[in-house]
Amino acid sequence: MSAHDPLALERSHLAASRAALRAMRADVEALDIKDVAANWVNARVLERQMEERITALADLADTPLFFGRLDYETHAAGTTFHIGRRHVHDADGDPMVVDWRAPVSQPFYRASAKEPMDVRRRRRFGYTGGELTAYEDEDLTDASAGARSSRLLQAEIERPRVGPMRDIVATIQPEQDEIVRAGIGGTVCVQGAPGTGKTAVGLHRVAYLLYAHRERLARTGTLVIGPNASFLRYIEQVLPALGELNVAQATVDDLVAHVEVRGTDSPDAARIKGDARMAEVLRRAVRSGVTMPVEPVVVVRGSRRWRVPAYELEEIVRELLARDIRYGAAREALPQRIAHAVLVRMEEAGEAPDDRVQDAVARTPAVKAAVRAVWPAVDPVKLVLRLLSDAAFLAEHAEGVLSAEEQRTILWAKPARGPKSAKWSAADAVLIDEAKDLVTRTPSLGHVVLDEAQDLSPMQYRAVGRRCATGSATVLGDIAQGTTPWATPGWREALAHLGKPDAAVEELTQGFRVPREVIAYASRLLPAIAPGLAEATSVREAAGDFAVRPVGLGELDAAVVAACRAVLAREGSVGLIAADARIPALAEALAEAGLAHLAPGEETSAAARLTLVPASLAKGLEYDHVVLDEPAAIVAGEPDGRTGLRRLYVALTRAVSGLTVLHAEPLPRELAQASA
Ligand SMILES: Nc1ncnc2c1ncn2[C@@H]1O[C@H](COP(=O)(O)OP(=O)(O)OP(=O)(O)O)[C@@H](O)[C@H]1O
Repeated sequence: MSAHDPLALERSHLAASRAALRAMRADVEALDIKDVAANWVNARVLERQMEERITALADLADTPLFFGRLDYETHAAGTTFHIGRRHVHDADGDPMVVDWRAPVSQPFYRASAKEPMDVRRRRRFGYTGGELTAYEDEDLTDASAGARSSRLLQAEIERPRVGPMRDIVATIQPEQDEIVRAGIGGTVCVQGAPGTGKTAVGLHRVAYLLYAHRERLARTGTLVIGPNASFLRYIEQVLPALGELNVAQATVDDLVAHVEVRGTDSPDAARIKGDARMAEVLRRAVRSGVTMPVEPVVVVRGSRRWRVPAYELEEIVRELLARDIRYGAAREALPQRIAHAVLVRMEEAGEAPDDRVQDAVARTPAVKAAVRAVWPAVDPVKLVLRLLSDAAFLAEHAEGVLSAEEQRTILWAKPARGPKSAKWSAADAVLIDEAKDLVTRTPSLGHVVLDEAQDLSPMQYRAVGRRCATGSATVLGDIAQGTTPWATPGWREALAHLGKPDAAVEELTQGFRVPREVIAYASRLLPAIAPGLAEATSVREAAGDFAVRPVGLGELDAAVVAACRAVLAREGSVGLIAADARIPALAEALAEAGLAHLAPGEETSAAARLTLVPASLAKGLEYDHVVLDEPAAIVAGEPDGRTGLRRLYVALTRAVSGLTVLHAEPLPRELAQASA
């Protein structure tokens, strides 16, 4: 190859960039912190920061250091920038690779011949196992040229899946990039059909925000909320691969884990407990202990007695009740207010008390006793326990808010003896979280990404909303995939519960996962499960491998095992999705056939590629080939028909390249026939 061969030049730039990255890492490793860290605590903090920096500077063998290049027209006199996952500079500090999140990288995702953004040429690179093997150029100077589809882009989208979710930095699409780079100030809500990249976009958005607002978010924190632990395991490597190691992940249940959850609610009870009206019931209940003082407070200091009459105490209490502060904060303020009233009297009597006197008065037994009597401490757990156990107490605070029938539905059949023995449900834990927040304000993070948001109850939205009250959120979801009895009917309503009513709602419709034929098949369910939602398109060009096979009664397990074996002969991950109730039988059938299988979220590898997925855990996951067991059983596994069909829709849309549906029972009517 000649020295002017572009591929050879790019390879040598790659080698030089790698060397530069090694040098950057060596520099950090060589730093001696003993001289700069003033004390032990500082030294520990610094050490951790350095370890993280060293990890972030690792050159990962299988992730290319750069995946693109921009040749600018006029910017810095036609400069060329290589775009990669992290910034790399040479010994003089000049950039060898610029971070994909930097402003100069943005045209890589957005520029077009119509709007070249000062870019002359966009180059994409193709890699094979860490080796730079191909490149593809796009000339953006000719506005009349139509947009060409990129072979490398297509290859990246259609690459077989193994292992956990990957980042998409090399191929973020323009409409996705707009969401990724939206300002930190506003909350963005994304409605998107299965596989349109909502999760990917949410994770890249966190990475982008951390780059653009590093200090602010390091102080306030970021959090990604997902539907369950296996989903969180599936996505947990995306941000570290992008160099971001400090983003917390949790489920909503994790956020509100104030009690041990051992009970379940009937769908009706759960729906009422998740209803936003419960917030009003709780607010009343928390404040119900406040009683108007009937006795004066008499404080004895030295030889003198100071008396604050009941009517004046009442004024103080009323004023605190009217203020928009937490119950606990008001309770803490009350002794000082009473002490202040005492001080005013001292001053009137010619004394000159200072702040210390006020503090001392606030701590006198008389003041403390008055506070206990008029503004008692509230234990949120005990309060919720009482609401759910004590019909009269609930009735008192739910009056005009919940009907008598609704009150009966949420009351425990057997009142709990105490917080430890109570069979708390997930919805109860959310009520406790609300009550806690009424007493003491929940701290807010800087940014929260909420995935699969359609499944949250209004009370859960409120719980998440508290955690980003002074920050912003990215809300991701698909109304058609809502499978809880309280699934959100619309984003405006959900955003209002979240406390972000003005958030922008965007829609993604380009599907990157599901083959055309498969998405068309699954979309037959849309009129029944989410009328009005548009069917997703599919950007995948490779024809999917799709079959629906009826089998004889009693032959289903064997047919399913055979189908798994057949698809395992090919490349990529395999997911066997079935109704939760079918899982034990299928696990046994697989074991008998000598087919090892994993649980969802467990990492697939070249050796272990088959995952047995209960339909209730399929959300958000994807497999190259999906074998779908008995659709009718998946529908029947849910408390109502619509939820059943939505669960089926989720299961049908997990396939990247192939779907085999096997059924012994008739298919659900909505699926059996194409809608008009
Ligand atoms: N721009 C892109 N380039 C390449 N792959 C992409 C792109 N956008 C999304 N993908 C891939 O498409 C698949 C689906 O993405 P993702 O899981 O984020 O979709 P989703 O909208 O969250 O789906 P669901 O509604 O099923 O949860 C993933 O494998 C993701 O990596």
